[in-house]
Amino acid sequence: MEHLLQVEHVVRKFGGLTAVNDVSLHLDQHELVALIGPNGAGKTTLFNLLTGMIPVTSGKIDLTTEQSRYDLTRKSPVQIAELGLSRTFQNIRLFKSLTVMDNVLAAMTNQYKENFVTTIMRLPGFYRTEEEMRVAAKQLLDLFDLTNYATTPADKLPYGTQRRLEIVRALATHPQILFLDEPAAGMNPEETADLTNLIKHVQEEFQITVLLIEHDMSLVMNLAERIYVLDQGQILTAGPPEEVKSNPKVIEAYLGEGED
Ligand SMILES: Nc1ncnc2c1ncn2[C@@H]1O[C@H](COP(=O)(O)OP(=O)(O)OP(=O)(O)O)[C@@H](O)[C@H]1O
Repeated sequence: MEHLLQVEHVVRKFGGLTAVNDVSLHLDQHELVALIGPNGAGKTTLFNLLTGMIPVTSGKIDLTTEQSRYDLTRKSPVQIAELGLSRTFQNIRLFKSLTVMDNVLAAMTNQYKENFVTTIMRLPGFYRTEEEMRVAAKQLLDLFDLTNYATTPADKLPYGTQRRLEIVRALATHPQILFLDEPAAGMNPEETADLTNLIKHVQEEFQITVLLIEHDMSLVMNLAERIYVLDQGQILTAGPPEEVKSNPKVIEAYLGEGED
């Protein structure tokens, strides 16, 4: 069977530095997969390649849906977002002065404009009126326990709450694949535990595929069905959490380096 996302022999060079070096991996529908590795391993670069923010030096990235197969290396970030790939960033990127609600609506509005054809054809999974957008935004805010912050400017939110809002914004575009770049960064253990449950819930509720970069091993081990370990731009190993955790190469390269 075809994989939903197939990455084959992808290379990304920055001058003399090979940040991503012959990486092959795949994602299937409704999977929750983690990408881990030491600082500088190439994880964010790989996310940037998958979402079209930077071009590959070589290699292939294919998305196969029920409708068609798409070569993502030839698509712009907007086209890739339209195909249902959405992401959050390591450094939070919210509209700081806009309220929480307006941040979510803005994410939906982008989709509204970009999917004009879908709007006209009244295809499912889409907000047809502003009222529908507001209802959907409220539901998302509720799910993420952000309702009380709806009228608060984003930059007035506690850091962990801003991270939750970033995920809401990414979800507001109805992704089929959600890339989360260090969603628990800066969170305390309680917030991290809540976020772990929330990500699992969202993945099941929305029936989406999630690929997450995370340094917090409790989150990764509790959540991921499979883990890819990246080291110096290359996949060191891949497998279920129990297998990866006890792999001596991983312990040496990553887990052995102590708390991040
Ligand atoms: N735009 C760029 N120009 C030059 N070098 C870059 C660029 N982006 C990333 N790199 C380099 O590529 C390598 C991989 O970086 P990347 O940020 O992908 O690692 P990472 O695994 O996400 O690290 P971290 O866990 O610290 O976020 C690093 O050596 C980094 O300095």
